[in-house]
Amino acid sequence: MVDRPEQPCHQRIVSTALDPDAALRDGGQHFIGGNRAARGIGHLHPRQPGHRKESRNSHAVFQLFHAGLNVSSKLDERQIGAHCQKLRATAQARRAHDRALGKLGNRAIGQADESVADIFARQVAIDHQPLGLQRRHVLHRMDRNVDLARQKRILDLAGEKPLAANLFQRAVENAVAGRLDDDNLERILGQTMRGHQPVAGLMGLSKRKHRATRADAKGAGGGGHLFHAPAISPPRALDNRDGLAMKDRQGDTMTQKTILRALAGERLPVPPIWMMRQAGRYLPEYRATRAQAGDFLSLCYNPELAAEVTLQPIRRYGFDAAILFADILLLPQALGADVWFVTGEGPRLSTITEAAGVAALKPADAVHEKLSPVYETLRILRRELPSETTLIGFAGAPWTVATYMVAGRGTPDQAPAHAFKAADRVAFSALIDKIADATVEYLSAQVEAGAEVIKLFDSWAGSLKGQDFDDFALAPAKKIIAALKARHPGLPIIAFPREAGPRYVGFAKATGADCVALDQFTDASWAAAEVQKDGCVQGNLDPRLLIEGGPRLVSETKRIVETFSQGPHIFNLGHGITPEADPENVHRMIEAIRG
Ligand SMILES: O=C(O)CCc1c2[nH]c(c1CC(=O)O)Cc1[nH]c(c(CC(=O)O)c1CCC(=O)O)Cc1[nH]c(c(CC(=O)O)c1CCC(=O)O)Cc1[nH]c(c(CCC(=O)O)c1CC(=O)O)C2
Repeated sequence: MVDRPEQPCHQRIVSTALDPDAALRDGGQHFIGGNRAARGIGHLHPRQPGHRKESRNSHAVFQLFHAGLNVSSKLDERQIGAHCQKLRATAQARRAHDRALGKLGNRAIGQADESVADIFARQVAIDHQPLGLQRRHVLHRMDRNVDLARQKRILDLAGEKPLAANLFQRAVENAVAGRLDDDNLERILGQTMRGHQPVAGLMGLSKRKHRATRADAKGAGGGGHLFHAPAISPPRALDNRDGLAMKDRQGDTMTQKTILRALAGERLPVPPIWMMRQAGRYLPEYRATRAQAGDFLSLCYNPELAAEVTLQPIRRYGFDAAILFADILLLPQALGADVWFVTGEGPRLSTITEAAGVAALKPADAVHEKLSPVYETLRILRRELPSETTLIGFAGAPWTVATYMVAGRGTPDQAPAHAFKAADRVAFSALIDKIADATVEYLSAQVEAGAEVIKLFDSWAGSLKGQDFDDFALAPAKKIIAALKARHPGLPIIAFPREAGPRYVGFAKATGADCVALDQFTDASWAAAEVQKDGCVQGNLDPRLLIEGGPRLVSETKRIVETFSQGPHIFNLGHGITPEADPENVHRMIEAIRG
């Protein structure tokens, strides 16, 4: 049997929530040189045995599906029947999901060993308790422990067959997480289950209940049922979302993804919502996961945990888009720079101040070696995200990335980069070109891994004036966008030339971007007239209002929605949400938008 680790888990979570920065205190500086990070990743992501044998396994799925019905039905009667009545309707929907998955899993193991079924019984019993934020995290961890034990036991018992069960279970999880209705679910699973019993009845979920599952997940503030199965790619036939996205891009299917509709120029009655830095330090669940990872860069390079933190704000708030959890400073590291973070101070990098430093950087297409865990994060997210949630990939724009590579840190006025530019414009241009080429490689691979939209962050564009703005903000953005759209026709791209002021006008047209993100210093009425006339705009709410809260948060939110209501608009902040923001204020902001 498996030990129940509630107590230690609970203690760990509570202490992390109370002391958000504990994780970074021990050690202070976290130097992640190339090899060290790579070793960590290797350790965290063992390959699954037999992962190439999916087709053989699909036959085993059929056999497993028929087996062990007795165990699962007994469990349902014994563990679920007495409790179900007391639960909220939304919680019931979630349990239906769990129950169905439990059945499938039990079928995989029931005949082989009933003691493993007891693990399921405990899992079901655990699930039938009131939900709450802290408890949900604890349960999530317990689920994972139980699942790990279950998976190991299953592997011991039946070799490769359980892998098939796992694949099938993941397919069902995906479908439920995607809140497809029963018809869709049946269609997807029918591809694997042809000739076998209908799945919709087994799942027992109506459209309404799928929606309720979401409400429950939101209320629970976390938890979810992710990563129960190891990170194995599902058979392509089971993943309908790729097909959907392809159709979206080609424009021949009406998409349910509101972000994609807004980016295509549609004016929506309620703007879709997401927030820059929506996965981050203001959320207790983020701080807990970062503590688990050890430090920030280890979190970025751990696909399972990076996907987990990306999903946290989706569960908590039901945003319309998820943005990949990563950082703009991963690219310099992939190009050969040393990058580390100093607690309380921010990023540090080795510096480049002359032509020789530029020449020493790795070739653009060498970046994949270091960045492949980021692509894996996207693949996980594409499987796990609800079907209506758009997945956004991102990178820093060349000028912004260069400011860090030259100065070796964040700077208030980007003076070192300006000095390099003034001293040797040719060498500085070569640096910008190198970053631009590498960015195309990086973002293109992100799209191939599942990103549906790309955002280019030029956070320090505002410090470029005149010809410098043309050469180092506008031209590189245009080059990157053209290259990406050539490789991925129809790919929507959001450009963020932060604090560009009057240079926001015409920026989308000149670069080929589908949307420009507006900082909080841009006047909304002016932008509605001068910028939104060219297409979708995003952003503008001052992130400080999410610290302040109160009536001004509500009135400013409504004012922005109203001001941009005559054209395509995605609601967002003017810059990233800050660590001091109150998570409750995010709910208030969303309520002010959605009503
Ligand atoms: O200029 C500086 O001093 C360095 C700023 C800094 C960067 N990464 C960083 C830090 C330290 C910190 O935020 O405290 C380090 C960094 N990056 C990130 C986090 C998480 C958080 O903010 O709490 C953090 C803090 C790390 C931690 O201690 O846990 C994650 C990040 N960076 C970024 C993004 C993309 C986004 O904004 O949505 C995202 C992912 C957000 C998500 O998945 O929800 C992008 C990023 N990173 C960075 C920049 C440059 C501009 C800026 O934010 O000041 C930008 C672009 C921008 O936001 O405008 C550089």
